[in-house]
Amino acid sequence: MSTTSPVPAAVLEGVTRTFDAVTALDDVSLTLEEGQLVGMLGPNGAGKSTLLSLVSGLRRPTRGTVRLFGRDPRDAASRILLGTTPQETGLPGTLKVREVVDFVGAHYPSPLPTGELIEMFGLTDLASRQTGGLSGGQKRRLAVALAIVGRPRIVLLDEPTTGLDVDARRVLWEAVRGYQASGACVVVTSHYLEEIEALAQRVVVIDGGRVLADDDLPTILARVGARHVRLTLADPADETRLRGLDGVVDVTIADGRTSVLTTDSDAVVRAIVRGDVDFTGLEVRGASLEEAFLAMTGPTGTTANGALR
Ligand SMILES: Nc1ncnc2c1ncn2[C@@H]1O[C@H](COP(=O)(O)OP(=O)(O)OP(=O)(O)O)[C@@H](O)[C@H]1O
Repeated sequence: MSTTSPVPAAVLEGVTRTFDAVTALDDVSLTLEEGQLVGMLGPNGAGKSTLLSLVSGLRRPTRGTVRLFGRDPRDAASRILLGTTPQETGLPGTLKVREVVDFVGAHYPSPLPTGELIEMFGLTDLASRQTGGLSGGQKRRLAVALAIVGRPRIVLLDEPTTGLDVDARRVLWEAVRGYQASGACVVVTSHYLEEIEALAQRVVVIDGGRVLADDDLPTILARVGARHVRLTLADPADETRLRGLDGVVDVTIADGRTSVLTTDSDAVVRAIVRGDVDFTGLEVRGASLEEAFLAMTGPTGTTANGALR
């Protein structure tokens, strides 16, 4: 693995981007270094694509600054170090896979060898196929291969595995990891925790145009380990005692069932039992990613020792 470059691959400082009344990004500051595999996680409309479009120079920020290798992302000198694949892919349908890779590679001073690249992405058997005859998943793999053909030092992949089956997704993850191991910065956006878990070393969680969390993968996974503890309370007044527990983010009641969203379900269950709360029908289940986001911003640590008040 190469050492980190003294100039970061990309730097965003106080970046806001609005579209009329919509604030797609809201005062975001972020530094992306070479050698990092960064997962950008967030629900629909979080601002992920907008962030990538600013880094790649497709859009300008409304406020703040974006630098790509220390320069304006619109400068040709910085863009030559960048590889991207858009969410929707347009490939010339009559060209063969090998021809497209050769063609795009020819625009760069030192492209990856075509045979090596199509092998990395599991496309060797399709090298002589016209791209118009590829399946959606095969096109997607080719698009990601094209993003790295020029040996970019930063690669932005917006939802690269959308539409891929499990095997194709693994091939793509493997290829992306292999490329990043050469020392590049790779940024992958996804809605899926599983994808981020498989790929990323650093995770940036974004929602509502803001960075909610930016940390290494184990730390983020611990934070998004939110769960629901569901139960029917014999005395509904016990709900207020549940709210005061350490790690509890939210308590909701529907159809007589109380649902406690918590970052520490074990502690909640222990406290309920120790506190002699009368209940029936206890269930513990994983929270959705959106609930996990809430867990990241919700109040935690308000009560010591997980004791019931
Ligand atoms: N060209 C545009 N015109 C108007 N609004 C836009 C435009 N591009 C993005 N937005 C809005 O900005 C917000 C952020 O969108 P963005 O596409 O960056 O989110 P995202 O996290 O990439 O979502 P997805 O996961 O669905 O791709 C959304 O509210 C979106 O509707």
